[in-house]
Amino acid sequence: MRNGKKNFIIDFDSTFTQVEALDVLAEISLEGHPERKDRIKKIKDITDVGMNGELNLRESLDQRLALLDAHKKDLESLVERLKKQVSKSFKRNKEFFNEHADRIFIISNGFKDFIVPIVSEYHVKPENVFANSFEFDESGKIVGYDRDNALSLNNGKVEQLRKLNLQGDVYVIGDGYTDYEIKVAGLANKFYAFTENVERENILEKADHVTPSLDEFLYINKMNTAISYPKNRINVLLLENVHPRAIEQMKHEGYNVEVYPAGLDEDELCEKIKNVSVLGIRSKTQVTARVLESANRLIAVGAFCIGTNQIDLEACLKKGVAVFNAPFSNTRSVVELAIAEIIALMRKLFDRSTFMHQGKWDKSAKGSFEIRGKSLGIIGYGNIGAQLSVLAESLGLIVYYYDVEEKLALGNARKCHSLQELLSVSDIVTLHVDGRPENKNMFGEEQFNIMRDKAIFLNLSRGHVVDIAALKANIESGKIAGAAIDVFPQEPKSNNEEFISELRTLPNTILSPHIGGSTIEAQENIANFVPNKIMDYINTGSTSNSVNFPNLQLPTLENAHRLIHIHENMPGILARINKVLADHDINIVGQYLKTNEVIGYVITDIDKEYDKEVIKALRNIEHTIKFRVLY
Ligand SMILES: NC(=O)C1=CN([C@@H]2O[C@H](COP(=O)(O)OP(=O)(O)OC[C@H]3O[C@@H](n4cnc5c(N)ncnc54)[C@H](O)[C@@H]3O)[C@@H](O)[C@H]2O)C=CC1
Ligand SMILES: O=C(O)C(=O)COP(=O)(O)O
Repeated sequence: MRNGKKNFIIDFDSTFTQVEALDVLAEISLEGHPERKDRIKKIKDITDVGMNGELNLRESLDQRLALLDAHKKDLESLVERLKKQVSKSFKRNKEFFNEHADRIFIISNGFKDFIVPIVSEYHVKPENVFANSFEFDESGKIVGYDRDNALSLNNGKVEQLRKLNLQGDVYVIGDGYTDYEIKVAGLANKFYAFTENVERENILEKADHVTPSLDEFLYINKMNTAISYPKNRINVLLLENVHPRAIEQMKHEGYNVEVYPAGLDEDELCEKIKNVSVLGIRSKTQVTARVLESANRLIAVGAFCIGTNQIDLEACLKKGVAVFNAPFSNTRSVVELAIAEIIALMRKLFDRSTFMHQGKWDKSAKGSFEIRGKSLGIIGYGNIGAQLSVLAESLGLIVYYYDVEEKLALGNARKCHSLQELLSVSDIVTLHVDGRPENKNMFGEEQFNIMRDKAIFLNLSRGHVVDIAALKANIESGKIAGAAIDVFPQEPKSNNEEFISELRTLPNTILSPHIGGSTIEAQENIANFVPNKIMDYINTGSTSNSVNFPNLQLPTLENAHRLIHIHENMPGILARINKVLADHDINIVGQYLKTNEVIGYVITDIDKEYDKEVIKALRNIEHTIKFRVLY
């Protein structure tokens, strides 16, 4: 078989296309048929049994054709539908088909009638397609197939390949048992089980290599021209129970996704992160500089929440790791909880409910108030604070706010020039600052002292912002008439750990397990938002909305290669990049640069093939942190 040339034997159904063509044909030909549903199911079952090698092929074909009741004109619709369902990685790698057209063979137990029109668009030669042919009656009804064709028989692919007598190496790519048989017969060097569309357990075990996409096949055979790196090699680790939609999206993109329901501590994460390219976390997992030291393959971190104080953003920058979050996806959920808690605290609702559960009836108006006309002081007038301001005003509260930055007052909200001013005028004080380290214990004895007597206090921001001992003392003394705390300096890693806090059992104190953003809507919104940002970054280099990288929104890549260079922000790096390109006679079609205090981010689109030396030279530029190429 050896003469150095490579031949590629590719299966059609569920490999070249995402579907089994006869299943799709059934949906078309049985349109309006009274037994449609039943027959389609039967056809699918027969297909599956056959693909697993458990049913004689001819029998499977006969049975399916009888159920199909199909006509020549149905084939036109079938071809149209199949064109849209070519496997994604095949679409991405059209170049491979063009380059190797002489040596690509489609060998299928399906039918040339629909295979040829599909594969010809991918430069596959009609004479290189080996498959069955339908037979029609005078009215055009499909009544059978060419029974002399070996491909209508078991082991037909083997026989066909023998006849072809190919010179050189033979690689078989397919998802079914009949593809594997070629290898068993000694006619192929390697059988690659293709799992982009279906996975058949019994075939996976037998394959020389499992290839989740054509990208992987091309990559391991050093033939990739269309994509830089197979997506199945991008390991994603999603912690803290992120919404299934995120998992689904990232799997759909082709990533290798591992999921863990709880947070991980530093040691565990140091171990786990070694092979991870994308890490997804929520508010609990601490991504420290030490964790990042072990993270040699890390490209991006997704915070599936708003706060990013749990991530060492600067250490990420220095490592060239882009961080993304969901800045608005759970804003409304936090606001609604705050409103509910303000009303509940003003009416001592939780304590009253607890008494009722203990059989105590305590009907009284003592210490209960309407919220109408009371003053609400919002500390931190960002997205959450500002939205709370609007909703609270509509309920009749008088809103005051204080922020360290200049902020536009919404509605009739009144700006306070100092925290002291806000504390002295507010009946209710609520914290919505971010978790920056400087905010540690920003609220303690001194601030409680300034507050009005019998005021209400809420913290839905971060646990470390409030001095818990001071809060406890002020609730016990009665200075604070009620408190709602959603976030704590120490929170359990998972739902299986006990919650330990000095605040337990205090009167009129609502304790909630960090659920400000825990609504179905918020989690779904986050899961739709964050993966897209990460995928966009990986696919195009775009950093829009990144919390640590300079933000660059890039045009889509067309007929060019994109070089992505992340370096320490030093003068002269761009000039050095361009010198390397000029030295190699490479023409730049577009270039984008943005820097921040720590890094420079340069995207260069080039219009011609490059040799490995350029890549090496670009990587070797002093102060380079990370470099990658998109094709
Ligand atoms: N309980 C929960 O489940 C959730 C908690 N959060 C927390 O809420 C925080 C705020 O969220 P957003 O409003 O979306 O963030 P944001 O960044 O839009 O707003 C934070 C605001 O606080 C201000 N600020 C920071 N330190 C301050 C200080 N010491 N005094 C006064 N103002 C200060 C900032 O200037 C900014 O305007 C998040 O950072 C997160 O920690 C967010 C979502 C859910
Ligand atoms: O969005 C945030 O910052 C939150 O605090 C919510 O965190 P979570 O996703 O519930 O761990």
